[in-house]
Amino acid sequence: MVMDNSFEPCDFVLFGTLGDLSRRKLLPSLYQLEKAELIHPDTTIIGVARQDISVDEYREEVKNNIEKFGEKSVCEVTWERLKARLHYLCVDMKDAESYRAFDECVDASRTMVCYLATPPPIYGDICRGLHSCNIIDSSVRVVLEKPIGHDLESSKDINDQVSEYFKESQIYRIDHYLGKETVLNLIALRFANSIFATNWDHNCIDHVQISVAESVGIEGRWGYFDDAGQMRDMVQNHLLQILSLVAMEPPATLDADSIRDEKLKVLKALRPINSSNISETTVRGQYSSGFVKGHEVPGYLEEEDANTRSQTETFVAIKAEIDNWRWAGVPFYLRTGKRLPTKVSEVVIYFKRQPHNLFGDSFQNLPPNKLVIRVQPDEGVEITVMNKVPGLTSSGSMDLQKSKLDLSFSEAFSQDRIPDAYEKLLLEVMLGNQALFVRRDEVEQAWKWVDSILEAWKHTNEPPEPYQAGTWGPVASIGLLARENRSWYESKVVKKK
Ligand SMILES: NC(=O)C1=CN([C@@H]2O[C@H](COP(=O)(O)OP(=O)(O)OC[C@H]3O[C@@H](n4cnc5c(N)ncnc54)[C@H](OP(=O)(O)O)[C@@H]3O)[C@@H](O)[C@H]2O)C=CC1
Ligand SMILES: O=C1O[C@H](COP(=O)(O)O)[C@@H](O)[C@H](O)[C@H]1O
Repeated sequence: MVMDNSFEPCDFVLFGTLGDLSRRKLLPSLYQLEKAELIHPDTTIIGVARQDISVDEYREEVKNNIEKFGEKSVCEVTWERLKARLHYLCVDMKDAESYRAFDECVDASRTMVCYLATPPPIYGDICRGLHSCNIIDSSVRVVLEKPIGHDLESSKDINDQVSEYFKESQIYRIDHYLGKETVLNLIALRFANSIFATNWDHNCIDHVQISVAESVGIEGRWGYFDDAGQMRDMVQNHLLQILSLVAMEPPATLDADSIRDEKLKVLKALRPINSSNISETTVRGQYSSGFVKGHEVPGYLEEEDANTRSQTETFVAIKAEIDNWRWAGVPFYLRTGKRLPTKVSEVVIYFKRQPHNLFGDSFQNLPPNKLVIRVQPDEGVEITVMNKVPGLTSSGSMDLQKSKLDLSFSEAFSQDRIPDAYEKLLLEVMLGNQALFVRRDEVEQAWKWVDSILEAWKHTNEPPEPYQAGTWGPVASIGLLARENRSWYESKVVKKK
């Protein structure tokens, strides 16, 4: 038993429990937490959705989903414990009357966690519904899924509706990248190692690359994706959160607001991108048909339900600059796209070259050191360093070779599996720790920066550049770095999906 004294029982209410996110991620994550005995024995889980099904049918659904998307052979002891916690309520979330159903299954004396795995436009309805039957008090927590809005204005609108009923200290905005072990490790790596803490600025770092490549297309989510595009789907949230953690100043403590204050300062210092600099700082692309991992795949405009004239971007590359003391003159290159050759997310820190070369003409171009943080897959950290090749030479000169200090999490730590991001985040919300959740001002600052880019793209009136599925994006994205004598880090193409 790994239970902590601060871990109290709660009523965990999963709105949208029969939806895609719940099925694929949230229910299998709850199962894993159950297996690790990280859910308080007295906690209940209440699934809420529109379908009129019995609690037994719901339990059956949950088990099927765990087997399909989580663990193929479910541990029966774990399942029996989880099953006993599961309840189901059929609620039309837009109808305040139907919230009366909660009266019977929620214990007002306990903490209630409301996870809104529903379309964001109904967040306000849910809050109003809960309020109408007097469920909300200061102990209730509400978890909001992304995207919070489509732009700054709609994001403010959603946040305003939720904050009519909940204080900021009760609101947990999910960015699941903040639950990934390797993203969390950025904080440990930077602030628990003096070698990095003292070399983390424009004096030592030449530039930073953040790549989040996906091999999947839009996976039947045309309606959502075509309205969003890769900029809103991935950059506004995941990439800017990673960038903030890489670039932030040391927080005073690890409490939620200390970390979030520092991340916000980074977002505020991002140099605006608008019509005056859009063409030299951004590239956007859209995939055409091609081959990914040996399989033929359709182009974006040939996907199911596609609008064949869509100009939505499925690839984005950006040269971002942070106008502050630490990062002056250090570009942060961001790149993300669908239907790239492999699924891989990496942060690569390129250190500056040596000021002087001791090793003669044959080593004129001593490569700079690189720190590669492998966010996923093959989670780990590697540093490239130059070494002397052991051995004797007749000239007495030194032979140098580039090698890697490679820390692979799966080899270094004796854990049989790395927890999924949602497991970590569900646990944190049950514990009441907001550090890994995004504060309203961060979301809005990120929208401000992103909106300006989207607006500038609209004005250029140019379509996204095509790239063949299975390649690393439009040729122009190579040019974005090449014109500054740099190139993208070459990720390994991993065979499994
Ligand atoms: N799916 C994913 O991979 C990701 C999703 N998200 C976010 O998570 C949230 C949920 O997404 P997803 O699971 O894909 O969406 P789905 O549409 O698959 O599921 C939404 C759920 O909400 C229910 N619902 C919608 N309207 C009502 C209503 N008026 N009353 C009762 N139930 C209602 C649906 O019920 P019914 O089945 O009856 O329609 C369904 O159970 C969204 O905010 C999305 O942006 C974020 C990241 C990734
Ligand atoms: O939020 C989202 O993230 C996924 C990628 O997440 P990952 O954990 O698999 O890297 C992305 O495919 C999806 O479009 C987006 O909404």
